[in-house]
Amino acid sequence: MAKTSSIISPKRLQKGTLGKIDRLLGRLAPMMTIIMFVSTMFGQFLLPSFRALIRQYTRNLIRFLYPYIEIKFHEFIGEGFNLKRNEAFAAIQTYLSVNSTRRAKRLTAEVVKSSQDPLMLDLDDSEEITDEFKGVKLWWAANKMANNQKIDRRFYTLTFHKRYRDLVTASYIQRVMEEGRAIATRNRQLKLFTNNSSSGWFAYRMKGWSHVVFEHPATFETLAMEPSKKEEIMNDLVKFKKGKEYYAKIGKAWKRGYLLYGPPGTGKSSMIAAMANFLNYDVYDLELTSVKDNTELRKLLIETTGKSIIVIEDIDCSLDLTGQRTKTTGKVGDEKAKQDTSINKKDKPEENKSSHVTLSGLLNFIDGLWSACGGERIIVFTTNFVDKLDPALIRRGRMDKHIELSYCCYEAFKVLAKNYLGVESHELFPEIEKLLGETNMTPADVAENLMPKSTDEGVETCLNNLIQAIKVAKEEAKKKAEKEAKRKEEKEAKKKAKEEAEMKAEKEESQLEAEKKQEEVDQKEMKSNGKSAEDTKDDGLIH
Ligand SMILES: Nc1ncnc2c1ncn2[C@@H]1O[C@H](COP(=O)(O)OP(=O)(O)OP(=O)(O)O)[C@@H](O)[C@H]1O
Ligand SMILES: [Mg+2]
Repeated sequence: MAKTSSIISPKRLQKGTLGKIDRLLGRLAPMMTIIMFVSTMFGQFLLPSFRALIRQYTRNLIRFLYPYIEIKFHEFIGEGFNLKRNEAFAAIQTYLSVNSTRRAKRLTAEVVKSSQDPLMLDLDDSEEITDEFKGVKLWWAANKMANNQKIDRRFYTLTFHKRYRDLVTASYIQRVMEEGRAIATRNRQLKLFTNNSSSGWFAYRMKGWSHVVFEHPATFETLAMEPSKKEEIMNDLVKFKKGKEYYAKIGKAWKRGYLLYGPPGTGKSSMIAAMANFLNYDVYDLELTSVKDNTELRKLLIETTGKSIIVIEDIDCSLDLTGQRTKTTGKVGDEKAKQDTSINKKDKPEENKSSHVTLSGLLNFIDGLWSACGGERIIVFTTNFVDKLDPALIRRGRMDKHIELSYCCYEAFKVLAKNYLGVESHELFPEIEKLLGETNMTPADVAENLMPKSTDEGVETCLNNLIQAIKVAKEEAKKKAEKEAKRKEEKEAKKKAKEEAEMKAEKEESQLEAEKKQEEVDQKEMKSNGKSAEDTKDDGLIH
């Protein structure tokens, strides 16, 4: 880190004095301008060769007396519609706000809602501070100039001795940029983007993403799950975040897909929030039912930025995925079949009419374009019914890591007890451990029961509340299982009775058939017997 010269050692004091002399010389700059002006004015009365000589000497004198280089960093670059904020200016501003403002006397302050540095200090106009890098002194000054449109444009001026040109341009500026960006990343406010801001006319006008500040308090520390599983996920995320070079080396887009599945209330959404806070990434909550078609989906994707998590919650409800891919044979015509399958969110029937996002569109979203538009993105799907999803959608490479969030185990309960009640052990814990081993209860339900409902409720009351709730849940589960078993039994019995009745009917029918056949045979026989008797009679008559 480049240090500011806040502690002045004797050696540095000497350097400081030199700096003052340097700066004094800096003040001579306007005088140099006057010398230049005078020499130009009177030069015209001199011989041309003499005039050139004087000019040369003047320049050398100026260079000798003012051996400094100045670099300006403007806040905005470009003009008109192409006007944009200079990234370098922003990085310098952040760097100076943290590293050098301790020495400045005139500052401006801005409140930034962030966990690390809520107050952002900046140099006031015309204020100067010194910085030091590898023993070299540099000066930063904040200035502003009014342009034609009467808009103040700010800029920073970096001044240093020409002797250090290479050091400053090759190392110092790069250092300032990197440090400024790193501080900005650490301090930045996370944003939650959504493509479903509102409905009606406003929504029509507001196509694309809109955002609010993301302030979800969930962290991996507060997330209730097995510690080993939690650690595995955190390690995976860290590896991804630091994997820029690795992904480049293996020729893979810098992205990773996570599938979170499990019953409602087991912490899927909480885990996404914890991931965002852990990685310091923005969240893009993609509501597929609000996306008109694949083209709009692609557009939304291109608008996402790096260092972000793109989330599609309840993917099984967002897209009708049941069996469409498995029906296809890979022929060209099948593509049309895929295209025809439009989204089908159960609870938003009116939106389905205008939404034509298809599975193939979604797959392209994950593989194709997605890979080509910058890195450091995580995509997360959540579902309550993993079996409903098309295998193509969740195969490795698309959804690299499948994470099951399940019912509350004892380890998860301990995290919740610590979060909600501040206790790490209690005499009631063994009973809770036993009960949780026998019953399925979601972390959401456990959390709800652990939460004190009034100021009078202490740890023991809350734990007893939970014990009661688990017992009730256990009883209900038992009743439900019995009911289910009875229903199954009845169904089996009905099925058996039906089968027996069918068999009986079949038997009766075949018996009837046989009897009928026998009757026919008998009748035929009788007929033939009757006919032969008559023939005999006739024969007798003839004779
Ligand atoms: N594993 C968990 N750790 C900590 N808190 C949890 C956990 N699971 C659930 N909770 C609590 O329950 C609430 C609901 O959890 P969450 O919204 O994360 O569940 P979900 O799995 O996303 O449910 P759904 O499938 O209905 O979307 C959270 O606000 C949180 O307080
Ligand atoms: Mg959820």
